[in-house]
Amino acid sequence: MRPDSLAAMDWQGISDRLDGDGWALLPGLLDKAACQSLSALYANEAGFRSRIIMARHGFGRGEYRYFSYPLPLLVATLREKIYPFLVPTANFWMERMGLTPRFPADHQTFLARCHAAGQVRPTPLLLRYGPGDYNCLHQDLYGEHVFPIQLAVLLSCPDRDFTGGEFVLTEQRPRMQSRVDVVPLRQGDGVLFAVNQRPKTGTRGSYRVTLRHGVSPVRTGLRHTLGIIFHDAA
Ligand SMILES: O=C(O)CCC(=O)C(=O)O
Ligand SMILES: [Fe+2]
Repeated sequence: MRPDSLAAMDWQGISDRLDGDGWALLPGLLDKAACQSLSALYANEAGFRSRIIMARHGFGRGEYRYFSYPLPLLVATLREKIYPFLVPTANFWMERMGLTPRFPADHQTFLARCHAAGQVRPTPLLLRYGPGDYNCLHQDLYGEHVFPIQLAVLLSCPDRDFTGGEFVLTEQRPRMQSRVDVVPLRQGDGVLFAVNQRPKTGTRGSYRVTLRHGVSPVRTGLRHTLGIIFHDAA
């Protein structure tokens, strides 16, 4: 990622997609070399605070590791530099949902708020899925302080490195059945999506929908993802 490439993205278009669909693509966020070097970190013990075997917790099948602080430079940069572009949408969503939290313009100030409330553990993570592995629908809530949008970046190349393993989002509407969306990701693409609830405009004003995300079973190969959650964990 070049330092100027984030500023050059169409943030108005991205906010429009987030408002309309609850998710938005960041095409080509990372180049192939960055994807490969991040994926390669997974094999090391160093640099991570914990390793989760998903089947042990009923989360699905596969595993992930949470980074420890200090985060790798690229991960820290993505987290800090993308956050400010999301704040207007995050605050607009809170306002439209009649919720009180308002998010400060810079990520450091928001993290200080998390840390003061005991949410001190870093949440960025690497995930690894092999054949038969999947990620059950879930929400990454780790305490009272929740930034309402998160980012995932597909580090592996579909069809070359793995088959299956689609990123899916469900949207639950009040008193109605859930709707599902499959996000078409290529290697290096990011997807921004709602962590929990978001406002949706209907014929009689705004209402709240609840989102969950997950990954369908990987059929063949290995699939790696980088997850960036903007709040820290209790
Ligand atoms: O592997 C994926 O695409 C989903 C990762 C995930 O659950 C996350 O980043 O929070
Ligand atoms: Fe997740």
